[in-house]
Amino acid sequence: MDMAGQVCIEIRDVYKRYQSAQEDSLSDVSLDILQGDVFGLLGPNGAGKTTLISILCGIIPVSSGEVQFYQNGTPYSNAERKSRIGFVPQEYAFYQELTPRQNLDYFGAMYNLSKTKLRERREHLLEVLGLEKAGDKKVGTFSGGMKRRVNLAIGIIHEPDILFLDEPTVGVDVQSRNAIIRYLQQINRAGTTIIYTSHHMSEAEEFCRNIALIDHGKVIAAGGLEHLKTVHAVPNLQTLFINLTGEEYRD
Ligand SMILES: Nc1ncnc2c1ncn2[C@@H]1O[C@H](COP(=O)(O)OP(=O)(O)OP(=O)(O)O)[C@@H](O)[C@H]1O
Repeated sequence: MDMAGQVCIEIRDVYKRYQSAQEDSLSDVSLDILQGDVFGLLGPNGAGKTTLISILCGIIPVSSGEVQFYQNGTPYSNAERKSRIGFVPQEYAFYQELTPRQNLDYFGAMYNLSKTKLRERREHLLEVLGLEKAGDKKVGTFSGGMKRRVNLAIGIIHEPDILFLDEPTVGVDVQSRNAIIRYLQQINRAGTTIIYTSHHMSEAEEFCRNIALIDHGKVIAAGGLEHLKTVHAVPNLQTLFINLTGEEYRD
């Protein structure tokens, strides 16, 4: 059954202020993310993208507001939320001293996958991400692109329904970038909802159907990418981004 169009994440009036901070990192954020979507969370450095993803993944709490997850219109239980979500963080989330196979076995075991299922997923991911030849070498010796692909494999070892990726293609060459995006498109076609952040506007333009532009912790534009380009009369996402967030540095 086609579930496109059903809301799978409802974000309502979310505020976040870190303990030590003087200002809100997120302010009055409300968004609906659709099941089956590829949703881009975009914005300059320090806009609040990682903060929002961390809240959605249950890593940090909101200061106020609500987040609710749904599968085919039914709210997720807390246990489902943990087991049905995948997260590929910006930082490498693996053991450099272990091989990809050892890393995948370790992280797969945390999701209570059966031995057979884990082996099947592990070998599948090593193959589709071009890592099978390096499967028994220490990850610490890998190139940036290979490490990014290992990071991705770990985040999806349990076949999540909803996948969050924080800059999954940062610092990789064109080959690895293409491989990662192609694979994400493939699992999206198979039903995985994808929420991702990137500073790579042409990649995001090619990949995302809906986006939210965040700046200074606030949503400044949200909706269908094509619709936003038409409404703001811009030829591409990069121009939309610059028009709405300005030219000045954010450091
Ligand atoms: N642990 C923390 N304690 C205090 N302030 C924080 C913390 N983490 C982030 N911030 C602040 O919250 C704001 C949003 O940061 P966040 O990392 O979410 O932005 P981002 O959009 O992901 O940026 P980037 O594109 O650089 O990754 C920034 O002003 C940042 O300094």
